[in-house]
Amino acid sequence: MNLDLFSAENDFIKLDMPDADVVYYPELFSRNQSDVLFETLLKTIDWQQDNITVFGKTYPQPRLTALYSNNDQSYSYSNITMYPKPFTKELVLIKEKIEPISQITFTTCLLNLYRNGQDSNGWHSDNEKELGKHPVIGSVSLGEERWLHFKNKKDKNQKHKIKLQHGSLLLMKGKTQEYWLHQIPKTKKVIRPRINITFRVIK
Ligand SMILES: O=C(O)CCC(=O)C(=O)O
Ligand SMILES: [Fe+2]
Repeated sequence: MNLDLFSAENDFIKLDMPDADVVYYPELFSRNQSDVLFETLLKTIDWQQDNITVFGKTYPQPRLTALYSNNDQSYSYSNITMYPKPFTKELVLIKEKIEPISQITFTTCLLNLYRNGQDSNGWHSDNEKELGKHPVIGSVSLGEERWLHFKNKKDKNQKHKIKLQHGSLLLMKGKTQEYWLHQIPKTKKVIRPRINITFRVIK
């Protein structure tokens, strides 16, 4: 598969958020490329469901996850430590497609599988110490569209939301993680699964 065909990386939207740098590329991958990537990742990724501990309470994470990398650095959040597997062929293709746009070389990706509308990702920022001070996070979405919400850490009335489309890239850079939280809320609608791949640098 040649991911350079039909690319639309010149079409992007910069979100109007103070103390943040968030850029959305709605059609980074064509419909057909996105369909193939979704089906392949669904089958080939080693999806797992971890228990998380938040405020002393332990429960199964409301989605499946996986960690892949070109090194052996682990990633820890919410009392979970994940150890990576080597990148698959499709993950390398996606990484090579988003790196020139992101202007960074990623080492690692965390994958999320939201099986239905009850799966979610609670308010957080990607500010783990492994990621460094102003991390660049390249977030690719495949499958069902889901809303991503942002909330300012100091002024909780400052909010933004964006619907993440099949085949899109959302780049979060600069002070975004320092000043903003993000979440993927549940929805009562009956919906199909969604895969999200967040590329990161962990050295
Ligand atoms: O599913 C998404 O779009 C967001 C995932 C996310 O925030 C994360 O994995 O840190
Ligand atoms: Fe996140």
